[in-house]
Amino acid sequence: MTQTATTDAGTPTELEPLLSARQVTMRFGGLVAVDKVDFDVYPGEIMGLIGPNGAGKTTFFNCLTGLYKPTSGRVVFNGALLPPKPGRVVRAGVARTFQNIRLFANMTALENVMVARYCRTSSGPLTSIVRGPKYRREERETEDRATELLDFVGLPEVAGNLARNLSYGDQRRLEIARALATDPKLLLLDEPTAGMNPQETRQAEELIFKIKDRGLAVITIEHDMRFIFNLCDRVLCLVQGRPLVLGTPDQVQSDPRVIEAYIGTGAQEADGQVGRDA
Ligand SMILES: Nc1ncnc2c1ncn2[C@@H]1O[C@H](COP(=O)(O)OP(=O)(O)OP(=O)(O)O)[C@@H](O)[C@H]1O
Repeated sequence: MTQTATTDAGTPTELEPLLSARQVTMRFGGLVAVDKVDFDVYPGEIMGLIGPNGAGKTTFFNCLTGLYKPTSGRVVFNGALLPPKPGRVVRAGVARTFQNIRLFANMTALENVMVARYCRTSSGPLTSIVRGPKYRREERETEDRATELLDFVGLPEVAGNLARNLSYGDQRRLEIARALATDPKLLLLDEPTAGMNPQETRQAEELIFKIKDRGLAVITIEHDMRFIFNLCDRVLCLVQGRPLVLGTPDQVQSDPRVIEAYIGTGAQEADGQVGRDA
């Protein structure tokens, strides 16, 4: 299997990339989980990241969000090197959700979103203790913004419900609202439809299109190939940490190397399968 060929098909070349990864490599001891990956994402673009289990998708995400410092290579976001700490990456304008939902289970939906918003408020510990006019104004603004975001993701009815009592699909949408509360330019979604039924998956797809319409760039990891190929402007397929194919959904889903990587069989035999159930 050839594992190096990539193309720049579908790249919006008239724009500067919002994020550029160059030769990003992440090793764990002797294991090379991500191997010299080059990757650009443009403003307003939805990028898909696919690959079989263990291909390095989440590790690559972690390199783009400051959770891991790549062993080598570099990531430039919005014209500057990505800061080495997750909190600073968030303030720079990159937000993410996780494969395993990470909400504050015993806080309400509204509180979960408000907590994320505090990275954009200026009240320090003293103002919070004194609770003066500035603090009260910021609290009101934070609550208004959180309410608006719950509305945006389709959860206006559950603002006062504890996160742990929400349905699985609603918890995933709440995670997206929480990520949006940090005012990102780039949103990374790690398996946003995992565990969702087909109707919830369609709603998630619509929500991501709405996010794109607000001008954000989105990178999403997903195993549901129908979702990926419907949604994304471009798709990168990783295999064993290496970029295998980068291109438009049409190019990627018909590429025999992608079919082979997923199915592990001859391309003729597996033709068409990637689009259904990889
Ligand atoms: N913290 C870690 N320490 C050691 N090895 C790791 C670590 N994280 C990931 N790996 C290994 O790196 C490789 C890539 O894992 P990663 O989770 O990034 O793949 P993935 O494509 O996201 O897989 P999946 O689709 O199953 O979530 C795997 O072999 C995994 O076992």
